[in-house]
Amino acid sequence: MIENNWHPCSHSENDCCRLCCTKIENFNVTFGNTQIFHDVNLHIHCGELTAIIGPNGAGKSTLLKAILGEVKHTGVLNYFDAKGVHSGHPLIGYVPQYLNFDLSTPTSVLDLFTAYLTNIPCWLTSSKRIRDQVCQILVKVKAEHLIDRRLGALSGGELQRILLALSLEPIPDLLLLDEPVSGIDQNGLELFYDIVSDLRANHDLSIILISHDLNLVAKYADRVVLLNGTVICNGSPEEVFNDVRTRNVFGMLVQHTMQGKVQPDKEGSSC
Ligand SMILES: Nc1ncnc2c1ncn2[C@@H]1O[C@H](COP(=O)(O)OP(=O)(O)OP(=O)(O)O)[C@@H](O)[C@H]1O
Repeated sequence: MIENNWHPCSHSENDCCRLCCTKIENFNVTFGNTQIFHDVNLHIHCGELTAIIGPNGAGKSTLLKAILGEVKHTGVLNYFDAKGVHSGHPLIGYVPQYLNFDLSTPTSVLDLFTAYLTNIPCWLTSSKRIRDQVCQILVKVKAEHLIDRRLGALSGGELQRILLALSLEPIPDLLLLDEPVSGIDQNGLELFYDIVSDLRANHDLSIILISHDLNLVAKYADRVVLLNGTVICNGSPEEVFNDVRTRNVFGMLVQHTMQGKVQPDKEGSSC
């Protein structure tokens, strides 16, 4: 169990770092005089889904933006490839929490991908080759039936899957997913988690997912990080949800989440 510091890849028998990994070292973000988070150290393993949980305003989205380099921060992001040779910065895919666009835009899903994949203005082309290519991409996120849908007519869950598909072209080393706080129904959420889970199994990429649904985190995540101004605790879902500090933040929610799995309170025992 790790307390706001990481352990190096040990390559032991039980090491869950399979081919490559990403290390976030001493990340700090301050806006004006306000420190958003400090001393964040995380070791993200490939082939694993790491869920970040925490209360509103804990700094979760800001951490993803810092990893992306979108907000000013201190600290270092290191990516290590399969051979353990330092290979610099990872290729990052990102699905944001919100996307602001004109809901009345006539732009379709196919237009969006055509603009992304080619240099040809999307209103000039209706190539079967591109359509087939986009269809194949959309199959990965169970959204091939949405190819001609206007972006503004997509539901929250559908838009999230389209953005996920975009973030997978090409398959990144590190996938950052910032789950919307609202606007996606339970079925949509479960479908999204199923797809992300398959990605983890079929591609050797590391996934960091900000989640507000503790039940889905308990079901799908390999590791959980409780963030609240810094890493409060970090470990398996059971370890983190059994920690009294997680219960202090989420209260009864955690008890419902881990019903049947929760052990008696052990302060600081697991995180
Ligand atoms: N550009 C900014 N300038 C100043 N303060 C900011 C900026 N962006 C975020 N903040 C503040 O940083 C804090 C952390 O915000 P952040 O969005 O990272 O939280 P979060 O944990 O993702 O919250 P939520 O669960 O509500 O999405 C908040 O208090 C927010 O108001």
